[in-house]
This record gives sequence, structure tokens and C-alpha cells, in this order.
Amino acid sequence: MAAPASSSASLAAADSLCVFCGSSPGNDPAYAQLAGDVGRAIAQNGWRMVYGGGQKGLMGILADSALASNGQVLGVIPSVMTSSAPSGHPTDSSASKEGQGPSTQVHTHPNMHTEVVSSMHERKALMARESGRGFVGLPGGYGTFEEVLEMVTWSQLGIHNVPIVLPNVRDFWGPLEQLVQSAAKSGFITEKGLDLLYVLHQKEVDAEHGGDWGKATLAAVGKMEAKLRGRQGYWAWSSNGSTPSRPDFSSAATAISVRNLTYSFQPHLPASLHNINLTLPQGSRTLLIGANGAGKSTLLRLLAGKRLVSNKSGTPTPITVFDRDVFNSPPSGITYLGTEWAMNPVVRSDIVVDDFLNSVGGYRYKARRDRLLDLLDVDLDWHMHAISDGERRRVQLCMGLMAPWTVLLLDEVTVDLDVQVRSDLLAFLKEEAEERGATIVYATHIFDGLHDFPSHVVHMRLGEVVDESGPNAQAAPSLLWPPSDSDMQRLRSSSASAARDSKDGVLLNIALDWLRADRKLREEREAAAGDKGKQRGARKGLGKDAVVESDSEKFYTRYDYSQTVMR
Ligand SMILES: Nc1ncnc2c1ncn2[C@@H]1O[C@H](COP(=O)(O)OP(=O)(O)OP(=O)(O)O)[C@@H](O)[C@H]1O
Repeated sequence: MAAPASSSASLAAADSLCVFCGSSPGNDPAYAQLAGDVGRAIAQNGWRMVYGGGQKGLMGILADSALASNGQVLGVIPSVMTSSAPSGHPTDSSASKEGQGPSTQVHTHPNMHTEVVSSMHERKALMARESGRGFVGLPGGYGTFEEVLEMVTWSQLGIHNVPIVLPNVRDFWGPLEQLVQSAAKSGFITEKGLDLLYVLHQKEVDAEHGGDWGKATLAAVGKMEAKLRGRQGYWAWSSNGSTPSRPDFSSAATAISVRNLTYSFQPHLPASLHNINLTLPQGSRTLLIGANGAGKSTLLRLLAGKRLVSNKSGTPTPITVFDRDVFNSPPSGITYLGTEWAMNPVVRSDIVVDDFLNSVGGYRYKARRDRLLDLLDVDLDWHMHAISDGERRRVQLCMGLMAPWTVLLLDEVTVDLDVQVRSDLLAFLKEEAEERGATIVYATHIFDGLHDFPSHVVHMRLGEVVDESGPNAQAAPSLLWPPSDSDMQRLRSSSASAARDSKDGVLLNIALDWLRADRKLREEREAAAGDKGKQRGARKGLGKDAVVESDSEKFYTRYDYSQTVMR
């Protein structure tokens, strides 16, 4: 398989749009005009254009136009098409060269990268993989029809879930549109299936984009992207039945909304959270993933209304839960469970669990309390001061989950549960979200058995939320989970560890990739700050440390008891 685009076309698939078109110019100047407009619009939009790699006809116009606007271009061409003679033609004795493998690369422009692949099939697969924003079909012949229709079929199968736009200049695609509609009337394409293809008409181009087909085409890609969010195609072709389908949150109410949230613990301290924007729908189960110190606990506490976020007069409040300010007018039903609870002296006093639960209203929710007692395997006769940390944690969970909460904020509270109880608890929480529409945000570093739990994954890095949503996001910046195939390609293609992924390992390995990259970024920032910056890890004895003993030497001389005794 050909390698992905190299430095000359360094934009990723997530910022790439593929254009299919003929390698002949056609006989109407409007086709050439369209190709030029589309190539330019993609480049001006900052996206990479992926196309069939040819230098003649509409393909040539398209590529030249994108390159003239300083765009990046990835051409994918089968080796059979790189030779000057039309190989494969019946009169050509050499016949088809498909399958012979890559030959030389053909383009030299610095912003152009050409991948030579061995077959048409390989070309289509590579183009699809490199085109996270979707596909545009310009006029062309059989090959173009075949490419466009195969990409629509892949959308239908759920192999990808991206826009496919056909700019209908001079009514080129009109007959295909009619055919699709007639197939729908005849019962071969469903109503939903009609949405998989966007035929862009002159009327829309004139009315909304002053006749500019390039801009109108990109706008149509955006419209279709919005329409496709949350859809799965008709069935998940490549999930082999093991990946659960993603729930559709497109019509769910917003449970949690965070807008431009920046937060410092003290005015003189640097911000622990920077410009966080997050929208989480009702019923979602969001996993917060980030390194130690990334800001997960701080965010959870702010979501729980435990700290006041200053709100300059006239600006909307930065955190709302079901449209209510969490600090000043919190809605009922927000439950926060954090690790600090176990440190509270009250929960370590000599009090019997039964009394303890009743003192916080357990008798009012008897049915839920009893279910949780069973599930968490809690003994009502335990004395709180004489139980293990894990047992104390079970009591905390029973106490916190008894009342039917609407929003649950969990900060690492499953860390000391045994695997069975943790697994049963996760199943219970999932059921609560699915059946009662309860919303969960859960920060954890433990990934065992978590693959089937979340509906959304949020990556926090150095106090910021990283947008991992990709082009198919239903709710940026979170990554919808389980990821679609195109999300998987985007997230795992850059990772050498993709091969390690097993069902449970996918989430863990994605998290590992994110955290490794986060640490590298932090170290780069620290290095850039030079002496003024902070340094983590073992001191290397450089600079001001050069003349002093190493950390381990200090440790042993000060704290090693064997040394002390011998002295
Ligand atoms: N009380 C505090 N006062 C000042 N700074 C704080 C305080 N609590 C946390 N911080 C800082 O805020 C940042 C985010 O901390 P936070 O506890 O939210 O991280 P986290 O992602 O939950 O980490 P962990 O995975 O270790 O629990 C860190 O840099 C931390 O040093």
C-alpha cells in the first residue's frame, strides 16, 4: 500500500477533500470553469485536495488551480496511467498493467505529492482514506461515475459517513439525479438513502453564492456534513458485529454547556483551564481523558458548581446545566463524586453503614438503595471506621447514586473497586443513561472494560480541551464513541501501535497516543521557556545543577536509614 502524503502535502485526511473528474476537458467551457473554481476554493479554504493525479483535462485544470492558490494537492494515480501510451487498450499488446506495483512519482511542484499505486482499487481506497471531508464529483466518464457511486455505496454501508457533492453545472448530473429518484420511487433506494448524495443546482449557486461554483460546492459539503452527523449508514459494514452502534444524540437536549471557560485557582496563578468550550447532550456518557494535571478534576468541580467562575457583568455565564447557571441557580439532580470524600473524617468515624445511608435520605429511595446495595455488594452492618478503602468507596457510591440524579460527575471514584464491582457499576451507569436519559461525565485513568461505556470521549491537555471530533463530529470537540471507521483511520493512522489494538485496547491505545503527544508538547514548551520554565523529571546536572549532587544522592544521604544507623 502506498504511504500517505509526505511533507509536500502535509495536511491530514481530516482537512482533505477528494475531487473525482474526467481526464478530458469535455466540450463545454463551463466544465473547465467549474474545475478551476473548485480547485481554487479548496485551496483558499485551507484544505488539501485529493484527486486522480492526472495532468490533463479537468484533472489538470483542477490541480493547477489549487496549486496556483497555494493549495496542497495529493494526486493518486495507478501505475498503468503514468505511462504515455494508453495501456490496457485492446489494441495495446502489453494489455493492462494493473497490479504491477508502484513506478516512479510523476509531479515536481513543491505543494504537490503524487502517490503511484498499483491498481484502481488501491487508488480508490487510498483516496477514500485520505479524504476525511468527503467527495466532490465533477463531470467525467465511466470512471468518474464508478468512483462517485462507489463512495455513495460506502456511505450507505457505513464504511464512511462523509459528504458527496455533485455540482450540477449545465445539468451534467441531472440524469443521474433522475435515475436515483426513479430508483427511490421503485423502492430500491430509501428516503434516507436520498440524503447520501447532494446534487448542487445552479439556482442555489446563484442565489446563495453569486454564481461561484467553487464556494457553493464547499458550502454544500458543509451543509451535508451537518446533515450526516450522527448517522451510521444502514449498517456498520466493517464492525463485524462486535462494535455497538453509536446512539444518535442529534435531537437530544443540551445537558451541559461550557462557553469560553478560563479558570485560575488564584488571581496570581496561571490558569488551570483555558478557553474551554464543550456541549454535552442529555443521555451522553462522556469520558474525560488527560494526563495528571490536565484539568479534569478542576473542570468536574466547576461543572458541579463547587467553585464560582467569575462572570463579568453582561457576559453569559460560562457553565450551564440544562440552561441554568451551575453556581448561582443550579438545577436539582447534579451529583458529584470525587476522591476527596474518603478523606473526610466523618466517613471514617464509628458509624454503621445502615445509619449512615439513612442519615443522607436512603429510606426515601429504598428501591434504588437496595439495588445499589446488591450491585456494590455492601454490608449494612459494616462500621465505616473499620472497612477497607474499596469498601468505603462502595458505600460512597451507594450514597451518591441512590437519589435519581440527572447529571453525574465522577472523578476517579472507581479506582479502588475490584474488577467485578467496577464492571457491574459501569453497566448500571450505562443503563441509567440509556433508560432515564441521565448524563454522565467520568474522569478516569483506568481503561479496563471501558470500551463499551462512553458515548463521547473528551481529550484534555494542559488545561485545554483538544478538538478530536474530526469531520464527522456530532458534538465537537468530543470524539463520538465508538469511533466511525473514518475516525479510526484518522486516529490510528498516525500511530505505530494500531496493530496492538484489540477490542479493549483501542481506547487505551488512543489515550496512550494522546498522552505521549501531550507530554512531548509540554516538554517542547518547557524547553522553549528555557531557564524561566519549569523542569520535571530527574535533574540532569546541567546549568545551575551542574555543581550539585544528583537527586538520588540527596535522597540517600538524607533519608536512607541504613546510612544513618551506621553513622
Ligand atoms: N487547589 C489548587 N490550587 C492551585 N492549583 C491547583 C489546585 N488544584 C489543582 N491545581 C492545578 O490545576 C491543574 C489541573 O489540576 P487537576 O486536578 O484539574 O488535574 P487532573 O487532570 O484532574 O489531574 P489528575 O489526573 O492527576 O487527577 C494542575 O496544574 C494543578 O497543579
